[in-house]
This record gives sequence, structure tokens and C-alpha cells, in this order.
Amino acid sequence: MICILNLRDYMDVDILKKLALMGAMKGRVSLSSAKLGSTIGMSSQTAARRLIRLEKQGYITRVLTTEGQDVRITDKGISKLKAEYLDYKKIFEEGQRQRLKGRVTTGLGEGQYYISLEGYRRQFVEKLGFEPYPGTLNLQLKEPFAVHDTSAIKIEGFKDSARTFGGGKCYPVKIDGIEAAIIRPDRSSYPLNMVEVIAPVNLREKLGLKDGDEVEVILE
Ligand SMILES: Cc1cc2nc3c(=O)[nH]c(=O)nc-3n(C[C@H](O)[C@H](O)[C@H](O)COP(=O)(O)O)c2cc1C
Ligand SMILES: Nc1ccn([C@@H]2O[C@H](COP(=O)(O)OP(=O)(O)O)[C@@H](O)[C@H]2O)c(=O)n1
Ligand SMILES: [Mg+2]
Repeated sequence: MICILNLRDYMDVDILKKLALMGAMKGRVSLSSAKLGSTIGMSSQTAARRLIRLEKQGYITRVLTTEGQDVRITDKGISKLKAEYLDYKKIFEEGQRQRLKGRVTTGLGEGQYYISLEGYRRQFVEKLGFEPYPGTLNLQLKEPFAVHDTSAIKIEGFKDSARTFGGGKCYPVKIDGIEAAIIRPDRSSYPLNMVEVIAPVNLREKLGLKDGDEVEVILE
């Protein structure tokens, strides 16, 4: 089962790559029904099925036209493709750590509440090895956040008497030498180009940051 799922995943990436090479990351690309198979390099029927699958997973958007369909890769699709690219970068450029640049942004003021919850706090201490400052430093990236889930540390959701709290994924990072982690809550309403960072210290105070300042995040 695992093999089949991985193979499908691989095929998704392969088609995303072909679409990106046609320009579908920057704008809509028209795929004629008649030439669909030869364009993507498989039977037309298979290609059509794969495109529907990509759309269902949120990797592309499709608009049907009289000649065929116009396709564009979404931020989620770009992120999927970029994670693959970064794996190759790791393979061919050994020792290079992934770096992200983001601008400090004020958020909704909710990070403080969530990070302080004992159900999360306990897991951060155990899984990341530090007690987080109550809050998240929000960073606006130039591109969607793209890292393979294999490097993620899973934070479990939990329940109290009133409601359920969702889980999330953490990615250990360093900012100006300070150990920290990107936290991506499963229930976040932020787009992929907004990341939240937790750290044992208040990063604004420690690094003298204000809204609009650029910060470099190095993935561990
Ligand atoms: C660890 C963690 C868990 C979260 N769990 C939930 C949740 O269960 N439901 C929800 O609506 N939002 C959840 N959020 C997301 C917040 O609603 C919100 O989108 C985000 O943290 C806002 O942060 P900000 O104040 O920095 O803008 C969670 C956030 C964090 C950091
Ligand atoms: N490790 C951290 C966490 C939060 N913060 C900041 O602490 C404040 C509270 O975090 P928050 O997530 O509740 O607030 P917003 O991100 O919504 O503005 C914000 O100003 C964050 O930018 C920080 O400087 N360093
Ligand atoms: Mg925040």
C-alpha cells in the first residue's frame, strides 16, 4: 500500500514538473484535449485522470474551455514541487542548509494564547527541547513555505472540556544563532507564504526587530 501511495505521489510531482516547464507556475497554460496525452507524455485518458487528481488535492486549478482546459499550479502545488527541488539540492549540494527570508509581521494576537496552552507547551518542551516564549513571530515569506514533511516534528492535537485543539508540524530552525522552530498549525488560516516561529526568547526584543524587518531563517 505504502509503495502504491508513494508511486502516485511521484507521478503527481512528475506532472507538476511538466506543467511548470510549460509555464503553469506563472500563468494559465492551455492544454488541448486532442494533444493532452502527447503534451504530458502519456495516454490522453491517463493524463486527464491525473489532472483531475491534482486538482482534487489542491495542486492545480483547472478551467474547462471549448478546446480543452486551462491549467495553473497553485501555491500548494508550487510548494510540493519546491520540496522535491530542495531534496535534489540537498543531494547535489551537500552541506547546504535551506535558508528562508521573511519580513516580520504583526498577526492576529492569537499565537500567544495557543502557545501558552499546557497541551502544546508540554510537547514543545519534550520534542523541541525548549520552553517557548508565549507567542509566534510571524514572518511573511517571498515564496510559499516548502519543506518535505519527513523533516517535520509532529505536535498532537488534544481536547479539553470545552473544545478540541488541532495538531501541527514543527521544523527546527536557527535565527541569528538562536534555536527556534517554525510551527505550522494544521488549522491555521494563513497562506503558505506566512510562517510562525517559536523560540525560547522574545525574538523581537532579543534581535531588536520591528514590522517590515527582514530575517533569515536557517533550517536545521
Ligand atoms: C500550536 C498552535 C495550535 C493551533 N491550533 C488551532 C486550532 O486548534 N484551531 C484554530 O482555529 N487555530 C489554531 N491555531 C492557529 C491560530 O488560530 C492562528 O491562526 C495563529 O496561531 C495566529 O497567530 P498570530 O496571532 O501570530 O497571527 C493554532 C496555532 C498554534 C500556534
Ligand atoms: N519567540 C517569539 C514569539 C513571539 N514574538 C512576538 O510576541 C508577540 C506575541 O505573539 P503573537 O503570536 O501572540 O502575536 P502576533 O504574531 O499575532 O502579532 C508578537 O509581537 C510576536 O511577534 C517574538 O518576538 N518572539
Ligand atoms: Mg504570531
